[in-house]
Amino acid sequence: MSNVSAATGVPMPPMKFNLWGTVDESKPLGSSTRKLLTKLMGVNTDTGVAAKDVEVSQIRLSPVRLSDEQLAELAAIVGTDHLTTDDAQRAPRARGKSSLDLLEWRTDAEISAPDAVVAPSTDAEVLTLLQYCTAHNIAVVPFGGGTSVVAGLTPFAEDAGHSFDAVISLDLARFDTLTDVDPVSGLATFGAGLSGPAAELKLAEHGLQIGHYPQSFPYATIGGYAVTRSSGQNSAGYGRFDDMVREMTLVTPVGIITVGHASPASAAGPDLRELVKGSEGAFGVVTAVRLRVHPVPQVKRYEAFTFPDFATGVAAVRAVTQTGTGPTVIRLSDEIESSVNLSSGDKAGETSAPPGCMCITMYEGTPEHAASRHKETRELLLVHGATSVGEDPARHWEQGRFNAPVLRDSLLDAGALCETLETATDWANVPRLKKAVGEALAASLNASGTMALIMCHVSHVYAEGCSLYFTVVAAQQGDPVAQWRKAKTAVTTALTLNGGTVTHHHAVGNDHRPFMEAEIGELGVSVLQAVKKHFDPAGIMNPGTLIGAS
Ligand SMILES: Cc1cc2nc3c(=O)[nH]c(=O)nc-3n(C[C@H](O)[C@H](O)[C@H](O)COP(=O)(O)OP(=O)(O)OC[C@H]3O[C@@H](n4cnc5c(N)ncnc54)[C@H](O)[C@@H]3O)c2cc1C
Repeated sequence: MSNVSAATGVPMPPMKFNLWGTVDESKPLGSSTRKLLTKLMGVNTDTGVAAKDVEVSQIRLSPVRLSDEQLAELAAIVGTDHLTTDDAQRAPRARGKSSLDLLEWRTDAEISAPDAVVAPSTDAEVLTLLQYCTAHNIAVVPFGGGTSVVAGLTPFAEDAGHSFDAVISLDLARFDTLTDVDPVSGLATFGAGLSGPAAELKLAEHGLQIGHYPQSFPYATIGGYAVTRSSGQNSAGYGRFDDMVREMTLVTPVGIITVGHASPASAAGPDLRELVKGSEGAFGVVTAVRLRVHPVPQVKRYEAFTFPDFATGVAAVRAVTQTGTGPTVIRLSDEIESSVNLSSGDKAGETSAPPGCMCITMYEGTPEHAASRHKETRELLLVHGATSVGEDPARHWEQGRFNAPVLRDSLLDAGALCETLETATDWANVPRLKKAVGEALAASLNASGTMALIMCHVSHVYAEGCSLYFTVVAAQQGDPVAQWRKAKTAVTTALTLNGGTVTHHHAVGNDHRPFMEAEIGELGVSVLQAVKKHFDPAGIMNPGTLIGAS
């Protein structure tokens, strides 16, 4: 096909294939971080090839397995401008953005890439594509913002003993409209491919906001949030993305279904939305999401506090949550994370942070409502042992909150291992789970020959418990992919044995799939397999992700 490479209607993902973010966003390590790495772990931070300087032409991608005839037939469905086999377009859809993904690009191995990228723009095109792929033994991986950290985008051509002839990446970028804004009810319908910032910009024209700010906000999409059960940093105020979803359109190989209700609540049997939230492309493609939205807040108030230790801070945050005083953001870092000051890329490793455990709070809404919630929250925190350190650290956190991930690329370049993981548990179990995670990570990484810096914060709160988010930095030893896989297996096993979920908001993908039985039981897995079989009889939808085909 003459124009397969020249397709102009396939949007280029904004992030560089082997980095978090763009080359322009990348930042060298600050001198304090370099010193810390060398002092603590013996990492020689002057070595290594910067990933930002590596081009797609220097990487070996798997060859395209689709015939000219198949490519022509697929192009006839979406239009020739909306299909490509160009390496520059296949590479950024070949992996997500976990550290394992980023490390894989740093090896000499051939990278399995989708055989083609298609960018449909209507439900009818998606349905025809899925039916074509079902008939021709081609697997399909939906692609939103490409921010998966659980290998949810890896193009597996085999699952449960069945081999596919090829894998295509189905990009949602052309599902990019905002429709049906209902400011009276506080509802709006979004194309699944809209990024967080694009969706918020469109909604702001109506004086409304979603209020979902995961750290991946600059790139992740509305559809991606829904199918991974994402949770944003303002979840204390606006809830996790799960809570906001009113309806979704799911295109499956056997037809199109809208899940959700025309009414705000319903008792008409089990809620089918729960089957689509967290489905990670294994049942079909979400093309539209109707969400609860709210007016853009008139004011924001900020205050940061410190606690003498993590346990005191956790008790205080629990009191706030269980009393329901209503901060929009509340997060508590442990001693190590507070001292490393991870909240912004350029300040990480500096010791300017006050001693103790840092707690950030923020309040949004009308001036009166934000002020009353702030007052009640701060009084409760002070009673529980907090010391106010003013609003600056909270403002600084908000300004820098999307910056930290770019540091990871520089750390990986420099020979450090850096990854995050997250879980959730009941308040009563927080000390046990935190200890178990720390011990599992330390034991595995120490055995590989490095000390590990393990940082933790309470990132999302519920009346009955909270999410714990861990960041670990160590020295790369031997094969860093194998080194982290081992540590990840050890720590995920520890989660299952110590009352934690294997994921609070990163989802399952391929990485957590082996733990699904521990998470929801054998019967639970077979229920999901039955649903998959119903929607996707040939198992073409995102093989390797969530659950195996039955
Ligand atoms: C640096 C960093 C920080 C992060 N911080 C957070 C955080 O704070 N909170 C949080 O919740 N998550 C976070 N994540 C995880 C990630 O951003 C989420 O999983 C995100 O919700 C995925 O959205 P996406 O649009 O990028 O989807 P993708 O990464 O493109 O896809 C994710 C999965 O969903 C499938 N998929 C995507 N779109 C669709 C669709 N429309 N229909 C069907 N299937 C689809 C894909 O096939 C894949 O399996 C972070 C990730 C990174 C790299």
